[in-house]
Amino acid sequence: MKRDVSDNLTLHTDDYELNMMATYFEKGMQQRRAVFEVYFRKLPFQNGYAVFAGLQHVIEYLEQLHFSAADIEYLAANQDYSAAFLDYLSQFEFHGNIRSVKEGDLVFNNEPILQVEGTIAECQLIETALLNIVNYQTLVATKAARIRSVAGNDPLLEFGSRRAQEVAAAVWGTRAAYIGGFDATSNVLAGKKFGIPISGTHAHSLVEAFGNDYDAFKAYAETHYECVFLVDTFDTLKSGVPTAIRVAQEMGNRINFKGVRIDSGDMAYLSKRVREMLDRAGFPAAKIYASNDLDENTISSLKMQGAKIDTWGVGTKLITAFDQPALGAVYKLVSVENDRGQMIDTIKLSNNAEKVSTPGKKQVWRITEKQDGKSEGDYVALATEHPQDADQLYMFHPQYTYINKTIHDFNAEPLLKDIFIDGQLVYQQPTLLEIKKHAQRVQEQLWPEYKRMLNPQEYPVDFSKKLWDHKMNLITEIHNGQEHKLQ
Ligand SMILES: Nc1ncnc2c1ncn2[C@@H]1O[C@H](COP(=O)(O)OP(=O)(O)OP(=O)(O)O)[C@@H](O)[C@H]1O
Ligand SMILES: O=P(O)(O)OC[C@H]1O[C@H](OP(=O)(O)OP(=O)(O)O)[C@H](O)[C@@H]1O
Ligand SMILES: O=C(O)c1cccnc1
Repeated sequence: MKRDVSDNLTLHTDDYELNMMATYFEKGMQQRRAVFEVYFRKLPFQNGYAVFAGLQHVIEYLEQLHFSAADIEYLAANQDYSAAFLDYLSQFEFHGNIRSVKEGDLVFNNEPILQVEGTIAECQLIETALLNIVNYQTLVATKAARIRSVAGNDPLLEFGSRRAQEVAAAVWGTRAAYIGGFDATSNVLAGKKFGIPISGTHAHSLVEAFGNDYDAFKAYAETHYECVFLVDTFDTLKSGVPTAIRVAQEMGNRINFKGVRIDSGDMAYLSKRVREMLDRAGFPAAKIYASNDLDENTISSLKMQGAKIDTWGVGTKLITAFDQPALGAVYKLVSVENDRGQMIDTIKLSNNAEKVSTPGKKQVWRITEKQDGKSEGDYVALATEHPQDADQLYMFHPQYTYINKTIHDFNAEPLLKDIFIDGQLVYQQPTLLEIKKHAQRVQEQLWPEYKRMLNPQEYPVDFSKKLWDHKMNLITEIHNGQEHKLQ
């Protein structure tokens, strides 16, 4: 029996998942095997890649999955479920298989990034939470990677908690931002929970509370060794910076005068003037921190203007994935057992070609050139195929099949790794720092054409011939009126 802890997220599911479970149960189908896959159709922020994040939370979620007595009581009072189904739920445990790409891996549209195989009932229950977690964290990790790509090696601080969509988003979003390339966070809980370095300056309220820059900076300096003074409360150049310098001089080596933070105004102009003032006063090592609605566009523009900013604090636009608040990953049934115990691959048709799902349990292979390790593209194949054993690989675009190539001398790495087998966690989780370094390393393996901020080249996500034929055959069968009868 699992612990009934307050962070039990088992009811964090859509009502319709439980309703479908009830139907499977009442029809005696709840034990049928099924395979679902998670994928998204469009890369976020018009970026050339996405950075996968969320697996750690998925693991934590699955490890606590069970219906508590209070959950069952709630469902009994609010749903039309039979006593037998409620009893089944009270005994429920996750015994399925999860395969997933690793956190920090680069992922692309229209390829499975997470796969769930188990009874149809358990697969259905976890759809909502899995999508919720992976959609958000992958989005934030990708946004962070975009910001990192323009920031060069400058320190990036995550400042978004106050603007995040609630507590869990702030905490897990911070972790995703760290994976994507941020160095530290202002969120102390995220620091404690995940071991992310924490960092903090002070707010305008401190200056307002003391009534003037001097008294505030002096009081701060008398109570802290590490000092970054916020200089824009009244007048950055006339009061804030001269006062920061005065306090730093007065305190001498009783403090480490790390620098000043600018939070408003024309930050290109101000940072240049502030740099001159700090240098002239004998503080060339003092850094200039900037914050105020920053993102990859403003940072890149400020750098182009020659702004003398050393450290960037980024909040709202990162943690809320401001310019694209949803990734749109979906969870689709690709195979299900029929009443004779055979797995039948399934497809969802649509008039919109992009929305037609791809049948069958699959594996994604990252194809890299043996010589330089650079990515050639991803190769989506049926799970039964072994492209790593082939001498050459024919790769073609699944929609525009005339775009194709045959490659030799390649390495093929399976991206979907075993995480849970029969409900048991088998994955050795890397540390967060290892995940972050992995994300950095795999980005280095990507050709710059796929990484540019504006109009990146489309990364090839190709299908194996077998998979493509399988999809086409199923579409033809359905068009000919031969939908599968599973009963
Ligand atoms: N030189 C610059 N080039 C491009 N963008 C800049 C530059 N300086 C500041 N910005 C950005 O322009 C926006 C200006 O913000 P805003 O209109 O709120 O003005 P502000 O000076 O910060 O005033 P407030 O006191 O209301 O914060 C912010 O997103 C900021 O990061
Ligand atoms: O702009 P963001 O990217 O979201 O970064 C976080 C913002 O949060 C703080 O402002 P806020 O006005 O909340 O408080 P303050 O009084 O300390 O400026 C800080 O000064 C940043 O401007
Ligand atoms: O430490 C800071 O400067 C900070 C923290 C949160 C939000 N804005 C700024």
